[in-house]
Order: sequence, then structure tokens, then C-alpha cells
Amino acid sequence: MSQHQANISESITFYGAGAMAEAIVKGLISKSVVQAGNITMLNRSNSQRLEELQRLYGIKVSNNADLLPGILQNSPIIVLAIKPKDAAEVLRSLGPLLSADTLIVSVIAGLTIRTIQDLLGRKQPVARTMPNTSSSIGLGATGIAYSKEIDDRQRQTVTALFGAVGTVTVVEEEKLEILTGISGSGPAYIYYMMEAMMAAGIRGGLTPQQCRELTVQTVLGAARMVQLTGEEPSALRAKVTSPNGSTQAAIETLDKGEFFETVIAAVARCAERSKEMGAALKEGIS
Ligand SMILES: NC(=O)C1=CN([C@@H]2O[C@H](COP(=O)(O)OP(=O)(O)OC[C@H]3O[C@@H](n4cnc5c(N)ncnc54)[C@H](O)[C@@H]3O)[C@@H](O)[C@H]2O)C=CC1
Ligand SMILES: O=C(O)[C@@H]1CCC=N1
Repeated sequence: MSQHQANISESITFYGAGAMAEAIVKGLISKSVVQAGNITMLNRSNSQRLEELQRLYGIKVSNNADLLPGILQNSPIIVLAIKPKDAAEVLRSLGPLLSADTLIVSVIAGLTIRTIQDLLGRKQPVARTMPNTSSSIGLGATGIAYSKEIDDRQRQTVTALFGAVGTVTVVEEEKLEILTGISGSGPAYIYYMMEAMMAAGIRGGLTPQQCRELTVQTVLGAARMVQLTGEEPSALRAKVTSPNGSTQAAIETLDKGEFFETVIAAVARCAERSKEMGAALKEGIS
């Protein structure tokens, strides 16, 4: 795991201008890793969304189908940030526009390097990544697998790109699904837990503002405790849990709901669903 800070001078085109693309762009610009003028964001039709992104970040935008080929042909780095269902159409039209060394960076869940190259119709250098939305505040956790066509300079660029907005973990491609189950989708599980804690507090008579403040600080403090003390979460949990006390009673209630195994099952199902999405895209090729 590593955190890098470097400047990237090449221009980058984000194909897809949704939540994940914005999270990365926001992080890159706030850390001054890429100049706003070197970033172009594309979407299919939503001009209002593009205007908003341009206003917020000072980047270039386009949804003009006539200009698209020129933009893509001149972009040394293209980040694919569209939904899996739109990927096949986009990649088929993208293939003929690429140079041999255009770097393709995909954030699309489930879509394998092989399927990307098959859809492009060429053995392009590909970095398959799985970031998360916390990249927008520089606290992302990104998993990366590289195609064998990638050279060292391109690896460094991808590491710098995601290292600027959080940690980077390079894994074999087959591990990206389980990684998605932990860090790609993981923020949603934590938010869900926070929703439940806040709802409980409100039911118990605290104000929404108090619940929010207490819950945020508790989650932040717990994560920082694991990070800063280096202790195992189980050891830290033991320090909160007095014998026969209130925490023990709470944990026993969670265990009645099979909390631990349910989280493991959720992560496994997430990984499985990523594979299903990838398989559906692969089937669409023939
Ligand atoms: N949201 C998240 O937490 C994460 C998402 N991802 C991946 O990121 C990708 C994007 O997800 P979100 O940003 O959440 O989706 P989103 O729905 O917010 O954004 C998708 C974007 O793609 C654009 N688009 C769709 N078809 C297009 C086309 N033919 N030409 C140009 N633009 C097109 C849409 O206009 C939209 O701007 C997905 O593949 C997802 O698997 C990966 C990690 C985390
Ligand atoms: O839910 C999804 O499919 C994407 C992938 C990881 C986070 N969001």
C-alpha cells in the first residue's frame, strides 16, 4: 500500500462524468496533481451536469458527438468511468480512435482487461482499477491490475493518478472482485451502519444533529484508532467491551443477527455480482 504525490503533465479524458469520475477529478484538482486545463470530461447528453462540473473544477467538457473522435484521438490517457451497461458500445467505437500507446484506465466494476481489449479490438495498454468515492477527499482506496502491454512510465502515471487521491494496492486481476467487495463498495456499508446508528439515536431522543456529530466522530475515531495504534480491530473492540457490560450486550444482539457472517456474505455477494457484470459484458462480445 502506498500514497504518492506527483504531477502529471499529460492530458486526461474522462469518458463518463458521473459520481466516480467527479470524485477522482475533485481529488486530483484539489491536490494540484493535474492542472484543470489538462482534464476533459465527456458524457452522452447531460449538458447541465457538464456545465456544473466545469463551473466547480474549471475543467474542459464536451458532449458533442462531432468533436468526440478528435478529443479521444488526441488524449494519451482515457479513463473509462461509464456504467458497465454502456461499456460495450463505448469501447467498440473507441478502439479505432486509439494510438498504440494510448493508456486506457478503467474504473468499471467487473469488466476484465481481456474483455476491454476484445471490445476495443486491439491489445491496448490497460490499467483496470477499482477506486472508491472517498477519492474526492484524498482518502480513496484504489486497487489496480495492469495488462502486460503497460510500460513502466504508464504504471507510474496510474500510480501517481490514484496515489494522489488515496492509497494504491496493486493486485492480480482475479483479486479485484473481492477487493471491490471490501473497498470499492465498502463505503456504502459504513454509511449504512451510520444510518442505522443515527436512526437509533433519534428514536432514543437525541436530535438529528447530535446523532450525526456523535456517529461521524465515532466512525472517524474508530478508523483512526486502528490506523494509528496498529492494533487489531478485535483487540480494540475488547477494550471497549467490559465483561457483562453494555457493549457486550450490544455485540450479543448483533451476533443474534449474524452480523459477522452477514458482512462476510455481503462482501462475497458483491464480488460475485462484479463477476456476473463482467461475464455479461463478455457474453455480449460474440
Ligand atoms: N460510484 C462508486 O462508488 C464507484 C463506481 N465505480 C465504477 O464507476 C463507473 C461509473 O459509476 P458512477 O460514476 O457511479 O456512475 P454514474 O451513473 O454516476 O456515471 C456514469 C456516467 O457515464 C456517462 N455515460 C454513459 N454512457 C455514455 C456514453 N455512451 N458516452 C459518454 N458518456 C456516457 C453518463 O452520462 C454519466 O456521466 C461504473 O462502471 C462503476 O462500476 C467504481 C468504483 C466505485
Ligand atoms: O455498485 C457498483 O456497481 C459500483 C462498483 C463499486 C461501487 N459502486
